[in-house]
Amino acid sequence: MLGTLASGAATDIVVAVPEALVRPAQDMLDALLAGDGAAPGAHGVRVRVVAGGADRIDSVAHALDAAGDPELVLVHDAARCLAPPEVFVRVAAALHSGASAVVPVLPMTDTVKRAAETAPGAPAGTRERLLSDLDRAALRRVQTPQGFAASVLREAHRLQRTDPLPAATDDAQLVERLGYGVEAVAGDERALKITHPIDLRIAGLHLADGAGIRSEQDPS
Ligand SMILES: C[C@](O)(CO)[C@H](O)COP(=O)(O)O
Repeated sequence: MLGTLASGAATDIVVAVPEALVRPAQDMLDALLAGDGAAPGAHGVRVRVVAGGADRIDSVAHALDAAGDPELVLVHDAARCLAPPEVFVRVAAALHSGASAVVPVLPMTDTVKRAAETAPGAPAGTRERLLSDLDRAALRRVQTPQGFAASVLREAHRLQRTDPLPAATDDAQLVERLGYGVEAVAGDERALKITHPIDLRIAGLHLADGAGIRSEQDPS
């Protein structure tokens, strides 16, 4: 949230949370936005909290329903809470230049293989057989915020409602199947998805450096 506000890229923010947290989250965010102690970039920004859905895609759909009639939409993971302002700025700039869908990406640093079946003779679930090597130079790690022309994202979610892509893990996949090109801009290691306990420790190091608030261009 702080990175979003500091970027100046959003004027209207909709946050999807579990239903029981709608009121407390709204109160907390109102306090973040109010008065002299307001977060940097908070001035003039409206933040509304809505109940999320059963899964990520459903929660985005709920937030989109509550978003009024914007021209452009950025979809961000709360788990990528330290995404720095410049990532929001890069995604928004690509949208303003005419892209319909934009995602921030990072290169792969590991070798990646496709796992297809249990290795011969091994009990199920113990050792997998790896079937093919993937060219890591052609692969990207995808982050958020992901940006879309609102009409495109709405069309993608309408189709998802009637003909779900069950394995979809982000909004870009929903848009790709409509035939829209998805463009990439540079992501940032600080926009890590906090998934494992070790990620919290890494996030702590980034936080100590001011991540999520300060950009690299303005380390003051
Ligand atoms: C959208 C995303 O962050 C891109 O990497 C990711 O797919 C979200 O995955 P999650 O399992 O919903 O956290």
